[in-house]
This record gives sequence, structure tokens and C-alpha cells, in this order.
Amino acid sequence: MANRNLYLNNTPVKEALDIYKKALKDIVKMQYEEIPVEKSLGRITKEAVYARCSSPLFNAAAMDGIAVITEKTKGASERTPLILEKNKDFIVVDTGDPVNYPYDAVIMAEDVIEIDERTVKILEAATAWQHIRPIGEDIVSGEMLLPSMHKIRPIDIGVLFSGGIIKIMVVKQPKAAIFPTGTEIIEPTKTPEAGEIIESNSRMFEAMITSYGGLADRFPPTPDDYNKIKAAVSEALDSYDMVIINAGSSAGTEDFTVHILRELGEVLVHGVAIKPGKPVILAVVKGKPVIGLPGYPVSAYIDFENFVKPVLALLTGESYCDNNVAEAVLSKRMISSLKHKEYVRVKVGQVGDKLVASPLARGAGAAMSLVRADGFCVIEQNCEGIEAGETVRVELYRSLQEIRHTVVCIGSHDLLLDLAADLMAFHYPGVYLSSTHIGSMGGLMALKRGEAHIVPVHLLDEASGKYNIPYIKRMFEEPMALIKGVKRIQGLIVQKGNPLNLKGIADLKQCRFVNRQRGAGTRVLFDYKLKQAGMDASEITGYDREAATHMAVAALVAGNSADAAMGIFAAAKAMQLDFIEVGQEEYDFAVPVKYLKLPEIQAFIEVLKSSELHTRLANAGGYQYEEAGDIYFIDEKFQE
Ligand SMILES: Nc1nc2c(c(=O)[nH]1)N[C@H]1C(S)=C(S)[C@@H](COP(=O)(O)OP(=O)(O)OC[C@H]3O[C@@H](n4cnc5c(N)ncnc54)[C@H](O)[C@@H]3O)O[C@H]1N2
Ligand code: MOO
Repeated sequence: MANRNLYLNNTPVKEALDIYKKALKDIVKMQYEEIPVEKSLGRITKEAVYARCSSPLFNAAAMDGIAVITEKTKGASERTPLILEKNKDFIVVDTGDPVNYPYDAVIMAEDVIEIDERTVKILEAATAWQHIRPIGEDIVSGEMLLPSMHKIRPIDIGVLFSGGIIKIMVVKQPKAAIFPTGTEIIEPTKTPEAGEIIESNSRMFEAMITSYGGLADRFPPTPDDYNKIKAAVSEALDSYDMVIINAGSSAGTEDFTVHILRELGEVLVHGVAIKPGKPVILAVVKGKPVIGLPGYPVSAYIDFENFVKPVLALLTGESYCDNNVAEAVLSKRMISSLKHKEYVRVKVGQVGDKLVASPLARGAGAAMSLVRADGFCVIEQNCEGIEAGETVRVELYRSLQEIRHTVVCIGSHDLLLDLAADLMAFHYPGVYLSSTHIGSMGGLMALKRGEAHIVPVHLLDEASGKYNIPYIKRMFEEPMALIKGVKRIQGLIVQKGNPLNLKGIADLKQCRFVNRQRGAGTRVLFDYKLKQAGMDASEITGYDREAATHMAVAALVAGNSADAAMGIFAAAKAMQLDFIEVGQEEYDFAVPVKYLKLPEIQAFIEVLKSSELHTRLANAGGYQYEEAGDIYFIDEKFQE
């Protein structure tokens, strides 16, 4: 254990950033450069910019027509038309032409009656300066066009040119060097073997730095070699404004980063009370910021947002405000430790007038939880958790507008949902389907609490042998409907080639099983089949081991961490596993009648009926979809 860093601190986030900013205060300075205005989009002005000329520079015709001398048009009316003579009483002008003395008004072409080449008739007198844009109407020479520290937008570029500015002083973009480290890290062009990890973090950092106004250079992955990392970092600091080192930040025997930085300069913080992201390193080397980010992608992302972004802002001049914040009701209890401030990724949906936040996977390696997230909420360090139903503050990644037009679907997972979401985005721009997977029963409970629009269910009622309807009838008092989905083949997902030669439920006694979570329809079906086979749960090794989706159980079988799981054919096929049919089930959508007319739900129903969806389901295999999109009103049609 000799080389482990067992002494990580637990500095609160704000304190850590304050310590670091104080250390950087006198050494990190913005630099400036002059660039052509046409290249300045998104850059930040160094200083106020003043117009070098007026716009318009002369009195200019605002309309096509004739320029006249107001005095000479007096008395013109319908009854007493006035005849004007070209180049004496008027000149012809087009929009934008100069209008000079003695001309002082423009009459629009539509109000001028042409008599011949030299004469026109007018029926109304002109008022002085009508349809003339006076000098400096838009911009007056010497006027301030843009203030300092202003982020340049397309309209600013237009105005700068109108004001005679062709070059502008802006904040120089800071250059960051990114060093991914780790002997197991390989470039994405190589096919990974067991134990190897595709380098992805440095690409994510590069994109984040670019979107926050900096420039980034990625270095190839450096193996866990003390001297190599030290030499590379030290050299980079001669030509870059900041350095990011990725991974090797915690307590592993090859986690060198902190030792290297201590040797090269000063480590101000190692270990922050944040989750994910605890082992972040904030250091100063050669008078420049060096930040060590953890290897886990979510930890790295959250540390980047909390520490790299504000440090980068000291160099870019960008300012940020968290304006996209909303209050939402939490759908599921979240427990957290008092030891840290925790960032929880959430899905957000609007059901009725309630905004609902549902927590996603919390693991630091679960990068997909960030992809799926609509935002995140923070559990403060001094808080043990937040109860379901409490109001939380969510920082949103999507606009409220988008969230309002999203069908909130909570329940059992099926590939059908991913396909439908994809088709909806394509055929109904601006309408989305967002699904959270907590099993059929969990979904129905969420619907009861008003947290979902639709619930994908496949619940077998053992007494009647019927699917879904009996549950909905029992659980809901309000008028409900069922949108038909698909019939799916359920079965045992087993290793490729079925090495244990499993033939059905009865054979499960000899193998390592992985179950679906309590409340999942597949689990209900499994229990039903066990009972039919006269077996007991205690006879199955792994009955209590749970995974949340069909793909998740299939992945466990594919990874040889289990021999069999109950699931759908499509999941077995996707993972190239074998499949033993056990039965068919009905996968439908429970929906309160009051939501049926919502345009978003209508779009979803149309997608269910579409031949495009049916073709995709046929390709996946294991589905019958003839009834997809049909609607049954529970009370009328299924009265028993
Ligand atoms: N005994 C302890 N173990 C760990 C602690 C601790 O306090 N005591 N902290 C845990 C926490 S919290 C985190 S976060 C991680 C941080 O790990 P490191 O920063 O040291 O990173 P590695 O161990 O090298 O890698 C972690 C993980 O990330 C993958 N990785 C690394 N680089 C990349 C990259 N460029 N692209 C994609 N993925 C990358 C790497 O392969 C690992 O899977 O430590 C815990 N352990
Ligand atoms: O801090 Mo680590 O990022 O929790 O997993």
C-alpha cells in the first residue's frame, strides 16, 4: 500500500474553489489580441468599441420615389394637383440614395403620377424630412457600439462594420493542454481488448473547453509512468495557459498525479466534498493552473463544471449565470451522505401543471445517465437526502419549452420505446418522448401520483390470466384507457450455444439466474411460470439478484456473470445470445383518458400505428404489432 494516496481531503466545494481562485488571482491574467471583425463571433471584447463613422453618413432616401423641395409642394391636393418638373422641382431617388440641398423630402413612387418623361403630378403636399433617414439616424460617429467584456453576436458584427470598425481587440482564447493518462487507455481507432478502455474523456474535455471559449490540444494517452507524465506536463506548461490531467487522481497504486504536481509546484486542494468527483486536484505549477480530474466520466464532467469552467472563465472573460433553473417535485426518494454535496442526474417532465424530476443512475461511471438527463439537482452537503414529493431545484440542460412538449413515459422498458422516441423526434419536430424505466408497477404508482402521462405495462393477472386491464381497473378510479402496444415473446436468455442445455424453467435449478426488479412485469410472469412448474423461488440461485432492463439482464448473461435471465427475444438477439421461448405477453400503455387528446399523446399513437415502426419491430424480431395504437376505454369495453 506504500504508494497509495490515502490522505485525500474533503474540502467543501465552495471553499475549494475559493482557495484555488485566491491562489490564481495574481497569476492568471487575461491576454488580448486584435482580430478581424468578421472572425470575432463569440469572442469577448477587451474594451468599449466606438463608431468611427456615422450611419447613414449622409441624409438618405428611405423609400424609392422622388426627392422634392417641401416648399414647392405646398397646396397640392386631390382637387388641386400640382405638376412638378424633373431636375428643377424634383429628382428621382432610390432607397439609400443621398438627398442633398435643396431637396428635403421624399415622396414614395406609389404616390407620384407620371405625366411624361419630364413631369409628374402629386395630389398631396410633402412634410419636411418625410421618408428621409437623417445623418447618424442609426449610428453617430463616436458613439459606443459595444461595451467591454461583451460576447460578440452576429448583429454586433453587422453594427461594427456599419460603424467603420474592421478590427477589434478581444480576449485571447486560453490554450489548454489535456493529458489522458493510464496504461489501460487506448486511442479510439484501436479495437479494445479485455482490460483496455477507449479514450473518451479528453475528447469530452476538448468539446467543453471549445464551447466555453477556450482552445484545447489533446495529447495521446500517457501510460502510468511517473517520469513520463511529469516531463510531459512540465513541458506543456511552457506553451499552454492551463493543463488538465485526467485520471490517476485517487488512491490507486499507480495514481501518480498528485505526487507529480507536488514535486513540480503546489497542490492547493486534493479531495473535495463532492459526489461524483471527490478526488479532484487543484494545483499551480509554473504560475499556471493545473487541474487533475478523476477518470470516471461523470466525476470528470461534474468536476469540470465546478472547477475547470470557473478557472477557464478567469482567462476567457466569459460570464455564466444559472438562468435555466426550475423547481420540480421529486418522484423518488434520494438518500445522500452528509460527507459530500451530491450531483444527481434527473429526467424532468411536465405532467399537468406539475414539473416532475426523476433521479437517474448515480454511478460515477454511468456516462449515459448524463446523456439521458434533462438536468441535475444538488443534494447539499449538510443534507441526508430528499423525500419523494418534496420540491427540488433542477438545473436544466433542456429548455422548459421542450420539456412541456414531452410525453412522460414511466414504467416497463422495451425497445419499442426507443424506436418510438426516435420516430417521434423525426416526424413530429418539437415533440419528444422521454421514458424512465422502473417496471410496470412502479410506473402505475407514478401515474397515480400524477408524475407520468403514459405507463408501459405488461402485468399478468394470475387469477384471470389476462394482461394489464385488471391491474388498471383495480388501481385507478379516474377514467382510464389502454393504448395497445405489442405482443412480445418472453423467454430465457441464455449463453450463446446454450452450453448448459437449458430447456425451460424447470432447468433453472442448475444455473446462475439474474432476475428483474420487483414490480417488473417480466418478474410477475416469471413467478407465474415458476408456480406453474411447481417450483419455489428458493430453488433458483440468483432469484434475488436484480437488474432493471431487458438489455441489462442480457448484458449480464453476455458477460458470463449469469447463465440465464428472463427477458424478451430482442434483447437476446441484440447481445447475440440464445433464447428459449416461455410465453407471450401483452405490452401496452396505460393512460388517463384526460391525456388522450394531448397533441403529444396523439403523435405517440400515430407513431405506434406507423408502418415505419412496424418494419423496425419486424427487424428486431419477437413482436406482434397488428393492434399497436388501438385504444380501449377501460370502463366501457372491459366491464366484467
Ligand atoms: N481506495 C480508493 N479507491 C478509489 C477512491 C478512493 O478514495 N479510495 N476514489 C474513487 C473515486 S471517488 C473515483 S472518482 C475514482 C477516480 O479514479 P482516478 O481518477 O484515479 O482514475 P482511474 O482509477 O485511473 O480511472 C477510473 C476509471 O476511469 C476510466 N478512465 C480513465 N481515463 C479515461 C479516459 N481518458 N477516457 C475514458 N475513461 C477513462 C478508467 O479506465 C477507469 O475505469 O477512483 C475511485 N477509487
Ligand atoms: O468521486 Mo467519485 O467521482 O464518486 O466516483
